[in-house]
Amino acid sequence: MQPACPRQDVTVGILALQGAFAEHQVMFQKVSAKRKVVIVLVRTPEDLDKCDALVIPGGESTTIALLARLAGLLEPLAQFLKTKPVWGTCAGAILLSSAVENAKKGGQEVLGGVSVKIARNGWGSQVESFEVPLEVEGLRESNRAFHGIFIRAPVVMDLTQSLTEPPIQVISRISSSLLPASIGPLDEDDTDPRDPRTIVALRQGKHLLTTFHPELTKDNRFHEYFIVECVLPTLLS
Ligand SMILES: NC(=O)CC[C@H](N)C(=O)O
Repeated sequence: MQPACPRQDVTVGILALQGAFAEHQVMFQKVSAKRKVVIVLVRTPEDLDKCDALVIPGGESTTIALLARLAGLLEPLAQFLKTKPVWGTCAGAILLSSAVENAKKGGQEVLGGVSVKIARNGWGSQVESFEVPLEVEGLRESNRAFHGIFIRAPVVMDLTQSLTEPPIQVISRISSSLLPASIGPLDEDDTDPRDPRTIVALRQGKHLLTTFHPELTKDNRFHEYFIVECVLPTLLS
């Protein structure tokens, strides 16, 4: 009998219905990990079947959800995230959450992979988009700030995890003193560092959620983090 051949690569899908999927693809091409990263642009359930992990990009969460429904992907996506790692960025973070505030009329479909309640456009409209340096726990060279780009970004309103779920691990908070004048401070005395609205990156088990856009920078440390910290450990477990 032939000995089992160890797998040499890891297949990461990027949901490619709308939004910044091409930018994620470019970033993954520059990641160096122990395994080769193969990218699949996911538009059908058959594409999703090939993947070990998935990224849901930024864009417009209602449009992505609608196109996913039309493509017959909503149910396969909900099944996928029960066993495989998913990273949601911005609109993708909304889709990955379990509840949404400020949803569009008619409601908002979510996949419920991460136990947070999130508010769409929680920092304001397009003109209130902003960029700030972020400290992120666990990134390579973590003492070098990561450039956080927030475009009509969602805001974490509440952590809703139950005792039976993997714990939520906050890996980055925005310092409210850095928020643009049009937005900050978060509260009158601006003192509660545990205010959930300061959370901009978190993990729950194998899943990763960022409310900003790492794929719009030239810094691929978040893409590397997803592969090394979320995808490879899940594949090897
Ligand atoms: N940059 C983004 O992904 C914006 C997200 C958008 N506000 C939404 O609700 O989907």
